[in-house]
Amino acid sequence: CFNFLRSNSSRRNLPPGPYPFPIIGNVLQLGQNPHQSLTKLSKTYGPLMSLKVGSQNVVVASSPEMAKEVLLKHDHVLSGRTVIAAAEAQDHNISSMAFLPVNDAWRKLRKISREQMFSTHQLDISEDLRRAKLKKLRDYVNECCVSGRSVRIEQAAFTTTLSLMSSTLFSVDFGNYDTNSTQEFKHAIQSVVDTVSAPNLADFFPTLRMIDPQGIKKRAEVHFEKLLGIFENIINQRLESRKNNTGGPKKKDMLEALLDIREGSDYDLSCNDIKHLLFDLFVAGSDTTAVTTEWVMTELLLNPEIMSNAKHELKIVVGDKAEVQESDISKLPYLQAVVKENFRFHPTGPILIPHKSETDVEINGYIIPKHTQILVNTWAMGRESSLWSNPTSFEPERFLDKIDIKSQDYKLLPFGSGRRVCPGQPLAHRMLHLIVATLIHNFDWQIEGIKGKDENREEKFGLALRKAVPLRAIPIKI
Ligand code: HEM
Repeated sequence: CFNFLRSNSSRRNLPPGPYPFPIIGNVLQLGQNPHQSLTKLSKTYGPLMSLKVGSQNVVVASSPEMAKEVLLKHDHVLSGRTVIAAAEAQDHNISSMAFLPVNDAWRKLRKISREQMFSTHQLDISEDLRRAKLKKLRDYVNECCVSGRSVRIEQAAFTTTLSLMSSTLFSVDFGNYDTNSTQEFKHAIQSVVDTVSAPNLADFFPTLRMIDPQGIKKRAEVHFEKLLGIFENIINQRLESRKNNTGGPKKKDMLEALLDIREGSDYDLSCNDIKHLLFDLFVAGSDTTAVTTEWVMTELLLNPEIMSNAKHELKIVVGDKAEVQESDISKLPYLQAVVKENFRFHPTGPILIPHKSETDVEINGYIIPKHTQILVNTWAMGRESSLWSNPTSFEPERFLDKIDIKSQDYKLLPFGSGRRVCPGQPLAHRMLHLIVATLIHNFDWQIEGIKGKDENREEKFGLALRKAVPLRAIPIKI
């Protein structure tokens, strides 16, 4: 009957959705895992559904057809971003690729990252910077074998990702497994990720923005300042060594490319832009890659036959060498299928990063008003039985024929699509496959603690979708 109350005239022909309570709207229906609650609601209200979270209009697309409407047909007006309160710390939103609206400043950053940072050419020339870092991961797991310690996979993957990213971006290794030397950086990134992920009432009740009732903005100021300060030091040191020619041969990393651009005449790129860009890349890239690695390893450990197939493929392609190279990845279709199946089943960004409508838009006869938050529920799509056979079963084989992740049918969108598609995808692709391949090619693994599939698949919603219970596994040297 609540649905009946929601007449078209009172709600300006919005897509259907649950009745919003005064002031709080549908907040109570979202629960701890909003992607799951939204999936259930979409079974009642359909693939284009509207809700109210506090005073914020929210529209959710939950089918490939609706995702295509949002990310292709109306992408030009649905690619805005709502700036959360935390993102205003240190004026980050003014320079941030992730929070800028689609404007010239955002286009410049996207173009630079596409052409100068994540192009195949740039990634190929920085491959050497990443190679040695995988050896450190092998050494660390070896030590755990010797001492009989289990490995907390997400932590090891996070450290490795930081190490790979910091080497690729500015030739500094910020990933050490046991020492304290890089803890400051790790801690700074983790604190920013946690602050940005924390649900903030002030984001849904604008009147609370000034009050900051949970103190999230205040904490964000501290953590953002710390991390931006680390990047500022790195940039200043590099500028100094470029000026005095004290840095040895020209570096092959991305900071060097960015500083070349800054000195050239093609773009207007300041050190402040570079600092905020590095910030976004680390915050968006490190946790996502680590969490995805943990899910992939979980599924491999829960499915011994799939683990055995993946190891067999590595044995054939890599042989007895310990080192898996980036050029091997294209020869590992089964491992790639495992990663894709993982993205279907455990999408790292289950509702992408929320988009915002810049004008009123009509979709399927419904009106989406200006400044509505738009979510694409990729989690719902990955588990939809009309799209996938046995959707709750982990079956990489379904991806063996179709290798392309950017499928035109919008069924699998782990990195989004359209203007806001993840710019770091080419680096993420290399890092993910390299870390998982290194872990399973060199070691056998035994899951520690809970062993059941259901418990191991429990989720915790955040900036990236984590495992509710972290995966610990005991390595055995092959
Ligand atoms: C497994 C790893 C990763 C996954 C699953 C992932 C996924 C995503 C998704 C779903 C989005 C939002 C797309 C949208 O709003 O429609 C996104 C945005 C973004 N990602 Fe990634 N990402 C990953 C790794 C990375 C890496 C390694 C980097 C950088 C080195 C990166 C940088 C970014 C940035 C800067 C944005 C915001 C772009 C914008 O708003 O214009 N990501 N990513």
